[in-house]
Amino acid sequence: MLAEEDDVPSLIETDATATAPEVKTGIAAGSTVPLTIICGFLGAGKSTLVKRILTERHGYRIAVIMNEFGDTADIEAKTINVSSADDPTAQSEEFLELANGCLCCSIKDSGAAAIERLMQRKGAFDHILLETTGLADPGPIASMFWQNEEFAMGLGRDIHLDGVVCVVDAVFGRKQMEEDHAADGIGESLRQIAGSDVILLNKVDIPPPEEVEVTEGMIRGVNPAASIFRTVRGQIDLKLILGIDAYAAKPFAKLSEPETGSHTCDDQHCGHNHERGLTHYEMRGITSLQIDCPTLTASQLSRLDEWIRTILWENHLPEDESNPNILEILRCKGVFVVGDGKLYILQGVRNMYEIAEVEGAVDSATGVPDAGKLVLIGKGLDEHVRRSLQVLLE
Ligand SMILES: Nc1nc2c(ncn2[C@@H]2O[C@H](COP(=O)(O)OP(=O)(O)OP(=O)(O)O)[C@@H](O)[C@H]2O)c(=O)[nH]1
Repeated sequence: MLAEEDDVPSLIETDATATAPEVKTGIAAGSTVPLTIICGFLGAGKSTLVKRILTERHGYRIAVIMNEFGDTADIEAKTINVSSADDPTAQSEEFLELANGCLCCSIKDSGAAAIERLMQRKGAFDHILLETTGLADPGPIASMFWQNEEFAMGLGRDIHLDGVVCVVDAVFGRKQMEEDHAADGIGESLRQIAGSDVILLNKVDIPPPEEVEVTEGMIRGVNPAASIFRTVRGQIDLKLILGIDAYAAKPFAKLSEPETGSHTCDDQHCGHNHERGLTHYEMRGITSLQIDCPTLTASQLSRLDEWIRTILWENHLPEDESNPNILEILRCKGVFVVGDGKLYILQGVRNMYEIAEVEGAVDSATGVPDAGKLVLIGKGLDEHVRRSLQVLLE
């Protein structure tokens, strides 16, 4: 949660008239290098995924930043010495250059310094992967690389945030989610799922398919906006996790439709609204809410923008000032249709967000919906929140 003394972050002006970036399917050449954050529970399979990426002959030059080489130490590699007498901080990093052209960097302190050093080798790689520790909350890490002034003036000239990938253990993931707890209500494993754009449900070779189904249903409940793929030992087409441009103003492939019909779930943990499908979910302090939005007028979009700003920056509903800090939004995502078919995309990570127009995107072939949808993931997201937005848009 934002500390009360935190300044309201300054947003970068979005040029709503800018041409929408092309929808990319895989790593593509661009002026800035994409950065992907890999998070996931302890032992879920992050290193296995990274090791696969570092050893496979995929043709991409990928730089991987990790806290320690760990399992990848046995990879055939030559060490690059980057230490410099002028810069003692360089001593804390080690680089390995791998046979397939990938570059591996071990860091012991802040990721930003290592990335700056990597950028001195700009042009030497196509993508940066940042592997976090098993207990890391990806939200603050992602917000270091997105929509803040410091980033835009510095590293943002060279890199852009491509997406957050979370590896979830198909064997223990369900238990980890059910037992997750933290002083402020939302534990790390749920924060990881909430803050991700792609979720790999890994080790699906071990549990029976029904269990995998239940775990996947829980993940979808917590984060209805993420793509979920089942994997064994991190085997996945890299195009599905790298070069996804999750933070660009482009139409999403889809926001998951509410589940309808019967499914097995444990009522103790289930917050599904079975009557109307899975549009509200609650588990161990984390809530997610999907709200359908009608086609909006320009003034409704502006009111919606203000409403979002209030809940993200002031942590309460606009009409509920007497109840500060009742909401905590970890992630929000939305697609809004305005007037005669203009499409706007909302992306938010913690208290930073942008609403940007996608030009020429309202095209049924790209799967753009007739009406809009807002997905909020965080704390305190109950039916009052849905009602507040509905009243605003009436
Ligand atoms: N059966 C099976 N085992 C797997 C799979 N993926 C990873 N493992 C094994 O699970 C163990 C943990 O995998 P890691 O890749 O080290 O997990 P991690 O998330 O990096 O772990 P930490 O760094 O401790 O957080 C290792 O013994 C892997 O070989 C899988 O899909 N199926």
